Amino acid sequence: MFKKSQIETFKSLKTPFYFYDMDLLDKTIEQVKLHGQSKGYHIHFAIKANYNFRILEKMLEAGFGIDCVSGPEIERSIEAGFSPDQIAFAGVGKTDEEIQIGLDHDIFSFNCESLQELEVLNDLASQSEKVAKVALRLNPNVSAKTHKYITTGLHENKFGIHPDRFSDLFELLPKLAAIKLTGIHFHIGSQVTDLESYRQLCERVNEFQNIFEGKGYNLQHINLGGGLGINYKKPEEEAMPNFKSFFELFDNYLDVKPDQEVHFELGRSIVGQCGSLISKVLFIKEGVSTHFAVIDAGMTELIRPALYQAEHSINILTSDKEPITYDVVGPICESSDTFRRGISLPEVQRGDLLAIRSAGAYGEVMSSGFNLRKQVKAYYSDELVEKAVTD
Ligand SMILES: Cc1ncc(COP(=O)(O)O)c(C=O)c1O
Ligand SMILES: N[C@@H](CCCC[NH3+])C(=O)O
Repeated sequence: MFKKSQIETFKSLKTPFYFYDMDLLDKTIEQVKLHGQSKGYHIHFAIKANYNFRILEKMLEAGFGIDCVSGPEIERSIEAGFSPDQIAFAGVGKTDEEIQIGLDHDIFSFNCESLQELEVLNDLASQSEKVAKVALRLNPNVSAKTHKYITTGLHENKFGIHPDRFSDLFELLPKLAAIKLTGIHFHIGSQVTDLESYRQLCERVNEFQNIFEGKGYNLQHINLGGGLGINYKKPEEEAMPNFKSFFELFDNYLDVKPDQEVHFELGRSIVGQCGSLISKVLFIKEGVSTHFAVIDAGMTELIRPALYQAEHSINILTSDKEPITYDVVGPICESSDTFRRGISLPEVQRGDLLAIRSAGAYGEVMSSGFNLRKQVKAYYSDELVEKAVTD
């Protein structure tokens, strides 16, 4: 994954920092185009996964749209060059100001999550003398079989409109003159690795479509959200998810009406594997039953292990000594600031560099200033001046 010349350059950079492999990103995007876009599917990049302009530039070049969950994400997408008619805006808690940003830009779709939100959107749209295009986010009660914190499609989750509300919904919709229903939207969760969940989703979407058709609504689009997972355990062996089988599943099981568009909102599956967090060993500390490798990156730079017990693969970049067992921990004053426990790694010493892999999605963007930590820098493989290697 890392060239010797890149590692030489890393030695001269202040750690920790994020590093993005732009070749891998290009190759991943090519796969999405080959297996998804070529079937006529519309792809939106979920900007929440990574909002760096260099990353967004690649999505724009690929012809992808954007999926946003806040007003600032809409503004950033527009700043990055996306056209408002490529922007979908989801979220259970859109503020009036954020809705107004979407209205001012005439975005592709407000993905509305409740009846009350529809009423507020209708009021704001009519005050602005606009008609808002709406996709209703529906709750399909399908398990994504993922961590409970990133499961979004079950009835117990806060997301989407529950089918129990459909009769009220069908009464309300005709009264909302400033709203045009253009689609239905779903998102069952993130880091989904069992495609069976998507097959179940297709079944539910087909049922919901029939209900809407029965009420006289011809939906211009269906948005199936994102969620496709990546291989955190073995990023070298599976540098890209299997987009072919992902898109083929929808091809096989989703009923698409004539002229209907199908949209996806992919985040992690596109950018997850191309990013690494590069960090330096500060201290080796002998614990009662373990060796602690204390590194200079912490949960402030990558919160996923602390928040979701996520295990990211770690590569030691500057040692090929015999492996020993470590707990790899950060400097933050929280015991959850632990990247890996009981992991076998080549023996390291103060100053050795390591890469925490698969950190391109929900890594840098979830950084925090806890302990007054500073935001770290990002470097991109195609901009990095690689040092000559003298061996
Ligand atoms: C509505 C919506 N769409 C798309 C995504 C992107 O998900 P992922 O990065 O798992 O593809 C998310 C995040 O889970 C989301 O909430
Ligand atoms: N932040 C989560 C994903 C949540 C996706 C947004 N709904 C993660 O790091 O895995």
